[in-house]
Amino acid sequence: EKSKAKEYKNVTKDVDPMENWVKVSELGDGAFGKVYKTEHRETGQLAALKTVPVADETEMEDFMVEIDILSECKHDNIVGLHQAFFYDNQLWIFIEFCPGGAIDDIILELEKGLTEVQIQCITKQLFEGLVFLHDQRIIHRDLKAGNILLCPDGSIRLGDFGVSAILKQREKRYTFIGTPYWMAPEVVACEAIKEEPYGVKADVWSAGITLIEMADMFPPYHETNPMRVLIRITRSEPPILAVPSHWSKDFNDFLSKCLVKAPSQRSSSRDLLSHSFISSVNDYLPLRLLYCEVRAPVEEV
Ligand SMILES: COc1ccc(Nc2ncnc(-c3cccnc3Nc3cc(NC(=O)c4cccc(C(F)(F)F)c4)ccc3C)n2)cc1
Repeated sequence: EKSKAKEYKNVTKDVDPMENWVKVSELGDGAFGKVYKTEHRETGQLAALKTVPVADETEMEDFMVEIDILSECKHDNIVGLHQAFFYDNQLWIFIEFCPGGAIDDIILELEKGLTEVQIQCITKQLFEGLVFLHDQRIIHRDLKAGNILLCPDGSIRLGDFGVSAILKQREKRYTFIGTPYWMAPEVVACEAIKEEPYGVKADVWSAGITLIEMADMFPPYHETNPMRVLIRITRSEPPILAVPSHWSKDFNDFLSKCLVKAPSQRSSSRDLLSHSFISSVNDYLPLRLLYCEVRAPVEEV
């Protein structure tokens, strides 16, 4: 007979997670639940904690996808899963804490875009992480500066902090694809080529948009309402930097290879790893300085 309690290999069951952890502060609040900064009672280790109410087995299956991805993706540039618990009908996910916070918050706090060397250092690590995910046929699907965290040593971690799940739900509504009968040919085309790993290439486009976001503070069409953005993305020529002449030929060239509308013509994440814009990066000092710049105000007492 069907085994009642399915065994989830990466999840600890029936142990109170807060036995060994104490909540320090709140990091975010989304529809799925809150995210806390927590500290381990003995080791002092810091972790970000997300608790997700799980109604039933099917929901558990959905959330297990995230746990399985995080358990399999041990990489310097992907957020590290510390531990996952199932307790009191909730999933508790502890992620290694990155003190620098997200790149979009850093840009807002500094009230300026990043410099080209800072963007080069982030892009190199972002594409290292992407190649790792893509080699495992994992598509991120929500690449943006808000999903990249900065660490004190100048390293970055790619994550999916869908904390603003409310926003995600709203975005989902705007991006809701109509019923098939009324679908436009190109949308059907997108839906049709399921077998070709086209999804993987979608991350390369989003990465290009993320580079523009880091340089110009906002993605292209940011002043347009979400409904109309979909039409503009499909109808317009690939976007470019607000002032291309402010940036190197290499940066503009790298972007032109990410922002190709036809997925089949677009470079893969692995191709772009050897592009001169990032192959010349060999240390993350510019990002260690960025970390100090953004954390300095707090230290100044
Ligand atoms: C506001 O200031 C700060 C300061 C520091 C931090 N640092 C930090 N460090 C680590 N995680 C977080 C975090 C913030 C908000 C929401 N979730 C966070 N981490 C987290 C991520 C996940 N999942 C993923 O990142 C994830 C899910 C699916 C796929 C993937 C990927 F494809 F990238 F591997 C990644 C699950 C649970 C948690 C607690 N935040 C954040 C904000």
